[in-house]
Amino acid sequence: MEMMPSTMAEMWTKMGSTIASFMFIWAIFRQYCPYELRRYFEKYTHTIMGYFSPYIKISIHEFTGDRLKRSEAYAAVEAYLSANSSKTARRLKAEMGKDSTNLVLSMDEYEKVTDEFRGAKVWWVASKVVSPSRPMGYYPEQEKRYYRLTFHKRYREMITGAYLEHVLKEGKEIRVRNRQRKLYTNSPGYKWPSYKQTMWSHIVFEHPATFETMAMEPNKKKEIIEDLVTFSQSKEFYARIGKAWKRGYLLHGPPGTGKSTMIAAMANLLNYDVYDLELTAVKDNTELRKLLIETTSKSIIVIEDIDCSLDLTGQRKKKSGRAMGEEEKEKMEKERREAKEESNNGGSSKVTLSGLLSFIDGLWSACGGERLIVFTTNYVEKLDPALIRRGRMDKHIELSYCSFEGFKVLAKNYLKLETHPLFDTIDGLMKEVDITPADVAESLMPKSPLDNAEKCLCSLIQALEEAKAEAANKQNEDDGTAMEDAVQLHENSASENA
Ligand SMILES: Nc1ncnc2c1ncn2[C@@H]1O[C@H](COP(=O)(O)OP(=O)(O)OP(=O)(O)O)[C@@H](O)[C@H]1O
Ligand SMILES: [Mg+2]
Repeated sequence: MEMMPSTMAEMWTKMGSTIASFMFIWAIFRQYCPYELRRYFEKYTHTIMGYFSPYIKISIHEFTGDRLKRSEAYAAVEAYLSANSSKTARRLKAEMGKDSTNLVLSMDEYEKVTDEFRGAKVWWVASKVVSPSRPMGYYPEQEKRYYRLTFHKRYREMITGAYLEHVLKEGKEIRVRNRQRKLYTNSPGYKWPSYKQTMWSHIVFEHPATFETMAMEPNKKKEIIEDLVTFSQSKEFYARIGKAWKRGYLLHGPPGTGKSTMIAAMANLLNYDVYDLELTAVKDNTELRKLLIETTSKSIIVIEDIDCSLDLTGQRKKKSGRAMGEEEKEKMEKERREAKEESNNGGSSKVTLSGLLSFIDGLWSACGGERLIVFTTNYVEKLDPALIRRGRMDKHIELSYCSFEGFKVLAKNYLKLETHPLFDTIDGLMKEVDITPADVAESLMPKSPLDNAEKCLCSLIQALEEAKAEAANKQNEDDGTAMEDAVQLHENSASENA
């Protein structure tokens, strides 16, 4: 029997008002129902629906467990979906891509996209759970983001096996391709709030240094490059011998000889991120462990001026030039001792050498992934032998004063000169006096738009001659002091004899 139009209209109105009332009640429930009760209700709704639904759901959360580390699976899915969803998703979010030249589109929150794999259709949703703020409003709401994959149960085996493997593999490859490398720091003085998900702050890493532009012996340079490249290609080797895929470098040498520049060149060569770990800003070993666990694979962890940091006094020792006098050295040594005592007596920083060593040895073995750890120091002789023994620091690299070969690299970079009549004079002077690559670079830098290459070379010659005169003066002074001491000694022994 056909339904009367008025009856049908009535039915539609009834249905509409029922749905509206239900939605209204649901909205009120969500708004005013306590969070725990709501979660409880949702849990059972999902369980009941699970019995009837032919679909399977898999969630991939951004942070798992104790929220120490961002899930690599989440990051890979994010990359995979960014690459595959931007053509189909309706709501996208845009972020600056690699080298800040393009925008990378990815699916926005609560957006749903479909994907197909060997004839099976799957759905992905980007979602989040918001946990309520804690009492007294100390901590803001925490958002836990996740991706949910939905598919029909008849594809269970294929999706949980081959499809997820395909997503992770492709996602990881995309991440490596699109990687915008970062320079991370644990800034001193910055108190990270406990709700913040990471203790590192970062900027885009755009240091231009390369091994090509570095002034050093060509053979040494080649050896270091080969060592680094071999390391980065040795995943299977490290797995086979049962060692963590990590390598320690100790860069030592006077200030201005290119230690920090070499770290940037290493990062550029291998395409790694850089974590600049400021030990003096780390409160204790627990915080150190958290920081190190958070570091990602394909990264260089740098601890600069380890001799200063490891006193862990909370303040760095002042940097000194190569002409530092004995008196100054002694003063510094005294300050160091005092600060160390203070720190032993309950000073603010409680990071210990043994803590650091145990992390280096043990931690990365558990973390996996390729990591370099680089220590730098101006005073290698002052380091605790336990810290630099082979195995911990696999390679010791000495960066020293500029050689003539090094100067030629700088002349080519700075002045585009391969040869010049003044080169011989410079070669002669460089054999007589020590000059750091930083000082050579400074002299070769044009100081005004009118400065030509010859002017810059003359400025370097002048700097070398000044350094030579200074060294000669110092030598005379030292000879004079030695003579005075000898005379004094002689007089003393003469008076004793008398
Ligand atoms: N070997 C080098 N090749 C090319 N440039 C160099 C080299 N050494 C130093 N420089 C130049 O000198 C500047 C200072 O060098 P860098 O900061 O790398 O020295 P450092 O050894 O880290 O010194 P410090 O011990 O004071 O930290 C750099 O910006 C770079 O331009
Ligand atoms: Mg440095």
